Amino acid sequence: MTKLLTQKSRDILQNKLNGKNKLLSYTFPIDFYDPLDFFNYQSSTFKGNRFFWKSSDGLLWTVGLGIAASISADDADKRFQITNNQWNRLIKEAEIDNPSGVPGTGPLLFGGFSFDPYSNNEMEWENYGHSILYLPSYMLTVAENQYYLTINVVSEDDRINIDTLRTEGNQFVKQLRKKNNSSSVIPIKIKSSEEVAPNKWLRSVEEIVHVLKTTDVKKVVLARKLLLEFENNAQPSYVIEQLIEQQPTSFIFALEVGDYCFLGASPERLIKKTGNHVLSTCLAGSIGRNHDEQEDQKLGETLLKDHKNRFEHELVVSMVEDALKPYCAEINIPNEPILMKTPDIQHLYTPVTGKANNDFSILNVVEKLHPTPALGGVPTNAALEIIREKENMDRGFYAGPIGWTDYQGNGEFAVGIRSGLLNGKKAFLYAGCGLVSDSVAEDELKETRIKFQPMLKATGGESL
Ligand SMILES: C=C(O[C@@H]1C=C(C(=O)O)C=C[C@H]1O)C(=O)O
Ligand SMILES: [Mg+2]
Repeated sequence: MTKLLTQKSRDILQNKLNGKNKLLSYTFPIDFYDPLDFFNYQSSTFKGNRFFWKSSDGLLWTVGLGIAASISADDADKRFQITNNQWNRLIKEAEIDNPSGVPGTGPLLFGGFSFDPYSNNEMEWENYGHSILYLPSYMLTVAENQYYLTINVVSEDDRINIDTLRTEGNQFVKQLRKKNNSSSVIPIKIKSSEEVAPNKWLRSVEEIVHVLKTTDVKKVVLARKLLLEFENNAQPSYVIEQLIEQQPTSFIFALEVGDYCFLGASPERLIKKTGNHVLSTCLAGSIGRNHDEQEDQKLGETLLKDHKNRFEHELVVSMVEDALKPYCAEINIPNEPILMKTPDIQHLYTPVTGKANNDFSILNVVEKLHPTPALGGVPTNAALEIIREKENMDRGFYAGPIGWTDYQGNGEFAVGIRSGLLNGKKAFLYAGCGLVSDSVAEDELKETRIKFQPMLKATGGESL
């Protein structure tokens, strides 16, 4: 492996974006390779610089190892534009060899954005800042059951060309095919779990409900966190494996930055763009599941008819419609929500489809959508002020946009919920819920307990 391709320092790579550096990218089909084994490949080399993504429909998996370039905006306020500009500059001059042209192959940026650009980063989120996206050195893409490997290099060394990458690619695949080169996955042993200040949270809910009853503010999403301690160091690959198995209909994502890994199983798409096809998801309003099929159906019917939940949901639909309209030549939104069921919870769900117009750029649209009232509230800014005042924590990337965009402008972002941040023998899990004027504090606490479940189960924790 050439030294250039294993360059790990993020800062140096960040600077690379400013000089005469050029992106070279080569993509070729390979035979079956398990995405999780790929994530684990040579973990001593790549740990800290990896990402994992499985779309909710299971049709697209992308796994990145190493960093050819990373983009993290220093001006939080302009993070979407900065990311977009740097990315466009990089791909404009790039030399790309990708005969397949399949969405999700070739040069691709994967990463996320913090929920609130104005929050002060608490220690655990320092590495992430307010935005961080990777262009990986090596990337596996599984698209509709075809396997592709992409190699990216950003360099000003003009001795490197696509042929160099071809040779590198052949060598890399040979190494991949050797037995026992992905480290074994060790289960997590949980030691303790602690809900952080649940009583204070309940009081905050009551205070916010009072505001919702007496002012024009209609909805505020309030979150809380749970602290886990483990007997051993938690491996992201173990948690990813559990999530894939336990949450088959959700987006599975992981974004590793140094010793930290933000990961989860989100049921909620923010935006997807394939060619000019646009897909968005309105998801808000929740109720539990029941093992008995009839009881479960009754719960679903109760949710569909419930005024409080319908209102929570309606606010999301109308904001998403307003945000997408300027970017879509056509937009289709059903009048009534349907149910989306995951193993632990059921939600009110309105799928949104549309046709992108020429102004549609996925990062710009992410900026316009985030935060939807599913994670922030209505009106957005008033809700954000209340969250800053009452939540008493830094959400970091929880509830922020997480996903990818490729050099052809395709991409998909989910919101980073049902998620947590792993760090050695510790983890922080996050869950929130939409408060409206007729919210009942205890019920909302129970709703967040259900929302902790996917990550708790995946980390070996017990039900709350
Ligand atoms: C905020 C979360 O979930 C959101 C809140 C929901 C609700 O309050 O009904 C439902 C789905 C999500 O949009 C979370 O899971 O942490
Ligand atoms: Mg709710």
